[in-house]
Amino acid sequence: MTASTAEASPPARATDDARTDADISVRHLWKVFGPRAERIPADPELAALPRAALKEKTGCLAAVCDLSFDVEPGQVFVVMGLSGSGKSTLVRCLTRLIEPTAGDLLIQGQNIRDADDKALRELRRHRVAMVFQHFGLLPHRRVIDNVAYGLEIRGEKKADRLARAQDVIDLVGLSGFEKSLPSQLSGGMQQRVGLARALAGDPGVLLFDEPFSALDPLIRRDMQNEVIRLHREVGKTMVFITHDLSEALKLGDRILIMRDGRQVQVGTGAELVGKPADDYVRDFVREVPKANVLTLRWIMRPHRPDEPLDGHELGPDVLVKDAVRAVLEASAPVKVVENGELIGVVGDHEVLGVVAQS
Ligand SMILES: Nc1ncnc2c1ncn2[C@@H]1O[C@H](COP(=O)(O)OP(=O)(O)OP(=O)(O)O)[C@@H](O)[C@H]1O
Repeated sequence: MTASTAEASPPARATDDARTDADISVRHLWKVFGPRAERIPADPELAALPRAALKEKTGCLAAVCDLSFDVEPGQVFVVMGLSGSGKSTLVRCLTRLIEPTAGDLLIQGQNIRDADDKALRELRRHRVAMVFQHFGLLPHRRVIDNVAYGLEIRGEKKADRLARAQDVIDLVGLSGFEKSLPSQLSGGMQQRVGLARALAGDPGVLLFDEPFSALDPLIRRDMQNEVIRLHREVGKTMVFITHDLSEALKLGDRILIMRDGRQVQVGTGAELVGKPADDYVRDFVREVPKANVLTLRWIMRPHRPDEPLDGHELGPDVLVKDAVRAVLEASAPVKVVENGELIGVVGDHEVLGVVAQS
């Protein structure tokens, strides 16, 4: 859940098949709005056109263009981009609330593009839950009934669903508000109800569509911490949509950056900051305090034979900000050790190089 997790997830290659062992596996996914949309992904010349040129030539709008990525079980995968980049369309395509135009899509190994109505209902009721920006609560139902609503639709017995609803209400910190109506709660608390409702059905995957953008900054920070805590406690796979880079870096194990429907880069926070794919990403991450995101793995260098090796030892995934003091106070370079093996060293020069950019 931290941006420091420099785990090496294999990037999706154009020739890859969708993976059955990922929780979500997407290959060459397209959503085109407009007349005869299917011809766009099928025609390499049209498919390669930038969004504006395609619109002018065909009258079609390519909201999602040729996306390929995998979300591993238990991972928090953030989709980030400016308004209009296609984030909401993408997340709705995952459960076919919006029908994709082309591409492969597997959720927990199941081919979603081929799923019939019954399979889609099962998917949406049992396996994938969504948390929306505008909460989507039923105004005349009490908190506990809102939370239990999905279980009611599934046909679960009243006593069972109320017991389960109470458990998740406690989990999200809303104990005591079971009988309140949504209008009696603050925005942050209403979104906790949204979270509880999504968790009630014990889905494997949670999709969040800009859930905190209507909240003021302090409540928003609380809710981000709440998601981090819940993720630690329940360990669900999460796809989180945001247009806020600091939110993406805080929550995302991996982050997909979208622009005009296309994928610009997929990687850990450290990869985006340490190795931006192009000027667009470089611009995005320019203001990020690098020491908070980069780990020692990113700044270590080989040990020189003339250097003493009696300094401190730290792991490669320690954030630079957490190592500054140890490095600057030591007379010898800090050793970066992984699985008992020296993989590099970090001295004042490396650390100060990052801190100076922060
Ligand atoms: N039903 C539709 N018909 C035509 N165009 C659409 C439709 N839905 C979305 N679009 C267009 O697709 C593009 C992507 O929209 P989308 O809402 O997915 O972006 P977004 O990144 O989620 O933006 P925001 O952060 O503002 O919600 C936009 O240009 C939008 O106008």
